[in-house]
Amino acid sequence: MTTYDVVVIGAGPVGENVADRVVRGGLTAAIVERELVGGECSYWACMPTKALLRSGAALRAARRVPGAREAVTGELDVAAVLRRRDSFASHWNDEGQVSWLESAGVPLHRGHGRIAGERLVEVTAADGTTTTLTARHAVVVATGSAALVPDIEGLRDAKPWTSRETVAAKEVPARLAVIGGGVVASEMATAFSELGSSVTMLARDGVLHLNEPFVGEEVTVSLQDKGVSVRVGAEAGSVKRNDDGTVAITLTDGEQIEADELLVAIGRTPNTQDLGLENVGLTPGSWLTVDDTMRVGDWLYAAGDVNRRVLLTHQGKYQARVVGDVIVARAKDEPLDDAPWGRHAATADVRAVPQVVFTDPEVASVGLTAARAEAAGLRIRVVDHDLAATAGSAVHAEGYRGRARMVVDEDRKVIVGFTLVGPDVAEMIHAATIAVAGEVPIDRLWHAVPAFPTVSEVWLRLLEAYGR
Ligand SMILES: Cc1cc2nc3c(=O)[nH]c(=O)nc-3n(C[C@H](O)[C@H](O)[C@H](O)COP(=O)(O)OP(=O)(O)OC[C@H]3O[C@@H](n4cnc5c(N)ncnc54)[C@H](O)[C@@H]3O)c2cc1C
Ligand SMILES: NC(=O)c1ccc[n+]([C@@H]2O[C@H](COP(=O)([O-])OP(=O)(O)OC[C@H]3O[C@@H](n4cnc5c(N)ncnc54)[C@H](O)[C@@H]3O)[C@@H](O)[C@H]2O)c1
Repeated sequence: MTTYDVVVIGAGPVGENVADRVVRGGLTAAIVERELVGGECSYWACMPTKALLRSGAALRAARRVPGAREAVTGELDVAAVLRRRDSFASHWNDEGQVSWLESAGVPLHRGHGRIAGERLVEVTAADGTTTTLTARHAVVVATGSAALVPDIEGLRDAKPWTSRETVAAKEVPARLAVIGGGVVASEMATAFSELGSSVTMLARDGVLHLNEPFVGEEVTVSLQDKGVSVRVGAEAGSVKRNDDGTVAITLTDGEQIEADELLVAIGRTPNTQDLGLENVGLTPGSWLTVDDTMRVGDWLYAAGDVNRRVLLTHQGKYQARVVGDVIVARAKDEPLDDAPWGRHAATADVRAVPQVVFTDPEVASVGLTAARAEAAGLRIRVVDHDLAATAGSAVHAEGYRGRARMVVDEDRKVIVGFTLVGPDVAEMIHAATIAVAGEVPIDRLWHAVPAFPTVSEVWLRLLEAYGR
């Protein structure tokens, strides 16, 4: 038996941050990891995907500026891109992150963690030996999520790629088919078409359809310009891996599509299947529902993808800071500041989540879309502006194309949503995140003057269109 104040199951970005936070708060914590310390984000998601996309983005950026364009005469060096991806995935070796855990004072228990009872976690190591960890105060589940593979006839037998195989691909397939039109599908269609694949995207529900409608329009046009066949409304009915290794996809309308590999990117499923949830009255395989302090029940908490609030690393790490502080406060019998926007409440999860989709053009958004604000019953005003109509964008690139939307809550005169789509808008979103999370009154935003000539001058244009 080994006893700690807190036991964290899962050493992805979220679990690591929970453990660090509670140790900084003066408690002891251990972490349990069955695979690589660093989780999905480090080895099969955020970091390697952005490395796969960045070289193409840099090449595009140079090609859009006369003078630089003439200096760029070749194509992407695919082998060099894949090598850079390998290094951003730390060659799938977690030594660096294990040393970080050591420096943070967090003991690592390698193995599969299961909740064995109240405040008890059983860890089964690769050699089959088990250790039982006892938590004095809390167990935090941070086991993340895995790709969801739908029940399409023949699909599992055809051994499709999920995001993992795609992100870690050793070679670029000549023809890549993609089921899905969301974030993974759009980013990987961008990356692989730029790396030389002929990509067909089966976007049953549209491209990035949960964003403002103009986002999908802009990204679709650009994917098509890269030669991607974007099939909105198309649905796979059955899939077969042929003897020659190719994949045949039959659509529900009977059409056949051939590809060398098939990526399935239709969302995620929680890693709670074999977690011992049944031992504490919960259902194996379910998402773990939490309150704003990340609490599932008395001593059990869940943070990151596994609670389904927001499936993004930065937001999971925000939850980790919140839950770490909550556990420390409760352990010390200190009062909780868990009112909205309090230290112990993850309010931004519902009000101010930023996201960047690294497609071409980039998509950067925060807070509510107009549709979601209306569905939430807010009285809103929507203000749109052409991002190309600023001096900054004209200088930035020839033929700059982009859009901006600001969603204003008319009763409170604050921005509740902001979306940008255009080249290199990723770094612009934090200004909007501050405006939304800070609930900065529109009147005061007139005093936040964007520098000339930057693309950020769109803020001024949006305010002018809104009126004073
Ligand atoms: C292709 C792709 C690209 C993405 N790009 C971005 C991006 O650019 N930006 C962004 O913000 N988000 C991105 N995401 C989302 C991001 O990867 C997740 O939100 C993030 O990894 C969640 O972190 P987590 O710690 O909750 O879970 P994970 O990173 O999934 O980590 C969970 C850990 O728990 C371990 N584990 C699970 N069960 C057990 C068990 N029973 N016992 C022991 N260990 C266990 C797992 O092995 C894993 O290491 C992307 C996702 C994908 C799929
Ligand atoms: N840059 C980033 O921030 C980034 C990048 C990649 C992934 N992620 C995160 O990872 C998570 C997973 O991404 P994802 O793209 O797998 O999910 P997603 O939820 O973004 O998109 C899933 C898509 O699949 C479609 N779909 C659902 N069921 C389907 C079916 N049976 N057949 C065909 N289409 C179907 C949906 O309509 C949707 O368009 C997301 O929540 C995302 O936030 C983030």
